[in-house]
Amino acid sequence: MGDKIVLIGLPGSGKSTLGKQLSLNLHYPFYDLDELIVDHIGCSIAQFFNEKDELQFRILESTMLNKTLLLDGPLVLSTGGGAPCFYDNIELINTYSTSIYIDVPDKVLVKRLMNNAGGERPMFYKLPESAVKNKILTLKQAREEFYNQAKIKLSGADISTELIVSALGKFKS
Ligand SMILES: Nc1ncnc2c1ncn2[C@@H]1O[C@H](COP(=O)(O)OP(=O)(O)OP(=O)(O)O)[C@@H](O)[C@H]1O
Ligand SMILES: O=C(O)C1=C[C@@H](O)[C@@H](O)[C@H](O)C1
Ligand SMILES: [Mg+2]
Repeated sequence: MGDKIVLIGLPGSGKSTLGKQLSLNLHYPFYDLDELIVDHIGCSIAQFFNEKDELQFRILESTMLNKTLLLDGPLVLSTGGGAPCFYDNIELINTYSTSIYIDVPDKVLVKRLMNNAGGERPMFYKLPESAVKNKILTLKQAREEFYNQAKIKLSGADISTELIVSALGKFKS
């Protein structure tokens, strides 16, 4: 089965950025669930949300998550913000991997998501700061029960790859 590490957390928490760095550090292959979905559908997630609906996205997301977790060998997988919160996805993640909740303060998330000028995050596109803040708080309230099921939780504004590597070492010892 191999050593699998899955990063979960709210949009903007740094799952993709940290996941890439972690995979280089550990010499594990890297997968980003959002990128796998984009490759599969052949358009952006924003377009898919517009043309289909969220339900179709969540079904596809769960299918791609399953497939990736069943790959042979070690890997680092960065998920989309909603991935652990639908169907039995969090149970699946915890069955096949060491899950890590990247828990970043709301204020920092809002600041990062305000730089969403390219519209790569459809949920936050063109929203004023107050609406981004409300959205983050609403998502956090609804999703924390899933994120908190992660095997490791790291909280703070400056979560680094080194911190993740150290937490993994402690968890496994
Ligand atoms: N440790 C960090 N310090 C400062 N900025 C960061 C850090 N990690 C990520 N960022 C910045 O925050 C933004 C969001 O990062 P990233 O895309 O990795 O988040 P994500 O959790 O994958 O989001 P999503 O759920 O939308 O895929 C990016 O602009 C990235 O450059
Ligand atoms: O938090 C979410 O629900 C999402 C986050 C993104 O990573 C994408 O997976 C998609 O835009 C949905
Ligand atoms: Mg990401």
